[in-house]
Amino acid sequence: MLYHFSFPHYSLPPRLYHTVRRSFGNSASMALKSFIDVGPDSHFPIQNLPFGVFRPDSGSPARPGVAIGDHVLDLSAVASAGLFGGPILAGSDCFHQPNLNKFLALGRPAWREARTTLQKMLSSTEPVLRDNAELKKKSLFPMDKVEMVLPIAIGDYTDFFSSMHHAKNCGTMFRGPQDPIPQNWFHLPIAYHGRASSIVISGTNIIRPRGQGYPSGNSPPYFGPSLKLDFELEMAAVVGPGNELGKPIDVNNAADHIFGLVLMNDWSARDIQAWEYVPLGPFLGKSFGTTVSPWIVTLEALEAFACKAPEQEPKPLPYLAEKVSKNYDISLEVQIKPAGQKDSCIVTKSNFKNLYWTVTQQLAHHTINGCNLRPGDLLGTGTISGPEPESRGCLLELTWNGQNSLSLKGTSRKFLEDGDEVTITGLCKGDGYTVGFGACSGKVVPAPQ
Ligand SMILES: O=C(O)/C=C/C(=O)CC(=O)CC(=O)O
Ligand SMILES: [Ca+2]
Ligand SMILES: [Mg+2]
Repeated sequence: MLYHFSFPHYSLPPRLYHTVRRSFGNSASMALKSFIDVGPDSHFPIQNLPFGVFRPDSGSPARPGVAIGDHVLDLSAVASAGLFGGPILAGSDCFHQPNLNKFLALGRPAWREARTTLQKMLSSTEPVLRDNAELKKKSLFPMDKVEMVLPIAIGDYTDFFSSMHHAKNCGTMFRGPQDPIPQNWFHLPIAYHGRASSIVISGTNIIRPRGQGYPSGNSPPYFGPSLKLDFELEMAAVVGPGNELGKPIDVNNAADHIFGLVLMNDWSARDIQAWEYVPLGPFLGKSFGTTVSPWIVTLEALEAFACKAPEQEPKPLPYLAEKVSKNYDISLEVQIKPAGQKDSCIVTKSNFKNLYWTVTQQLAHHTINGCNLRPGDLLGTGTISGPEPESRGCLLELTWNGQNSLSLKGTSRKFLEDGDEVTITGLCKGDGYTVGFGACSGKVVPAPQ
């Protein structure tokens, strides 16, 4: 563990608070155990407690929850029972909302208070929920029975381009092998403004987009279903309080504006993209669907997996120079289940720590011109490719723009076919426990006729 957040000094509120700082103080610890059974490989031990939004059944209203083992704890139910007794959350209606935006706006002191209260409430030694059969019945739901929905109302979505390996591979293919990485790339985290309206929750089908591709010879441009549909292995930061228009966020305070991370698939139609995006950047080649995982893993839960970000050369300008430059050691994997097959194949393995620009630099850069970020905004990291051929984060790179085929148990792919299902997973291995993100999946369905 390289870094620690300092623990805030609360005045001690009722019940769940009195022993909290001593026994449940800082970050993940192996000794912490829940009264709820958590399997050894579960992504959701008490050290994680990611936040999401769910419906217990399709007729009921959406409400915030946290994942614990194979269960979801209903935060609206435990809030109604008066179990959030801390100074910020007692009496707050932030968990009686259909999304997490109100909670996100409260900022890090509230997030820490919620985590501390929940770790205590769910611990094996705490009777308040453990021994209350009626409240348990009202507040704990088997995860496989609930419907997860988008946890945030996303006002704006931006996607960065922060893996050097991805930038180099794409640059080589799209712009040629001379200087594949543009000069500006080493001075600022490049991004494009994405489309928030088409962000969907894991499990949603992705309709193959139709659009224009490069003309061949003297013919008009190709028009029809994309012939080069791709996935992009990404993560995304969920913005907390944000900033007022005209007031940039200092890079050294940027972490206080990031609630946590999700997995993200920035589905991309390479043929549409290549033809449309000069000189203004991605548009319809990206905006037909972007999938996110349902559980937001907080920076507090990730703190035990913080690691040093890569050295940056040339040195960034002062507004991007961080006192502590942090990445997280998150193992990432993409599997494809080809249409009509039973089994999935792993097609790439990468790691969040492959990012050159940190999420805090991305956030600070986003606001440096005065642009305001708002609670629930989403900042994609960009495709997370590593240095090895097996760690490339999209089919464009893995098949070198369709020049090679990727073999998948009994079949092969250059790009995605209708019926293919792509699943991204991510996890951090702790000492005796795992902090995971669950899955980010989507199946490709045919373009409209
Ligand atoms: O290098 C290019 O021209 C294009 C790259 C991308 O499509 C990647 C993009 O969406 C940003 C990223 O995911 O890193
Ligand atoms: Ca992308
Ligand atoms: Mg997309």
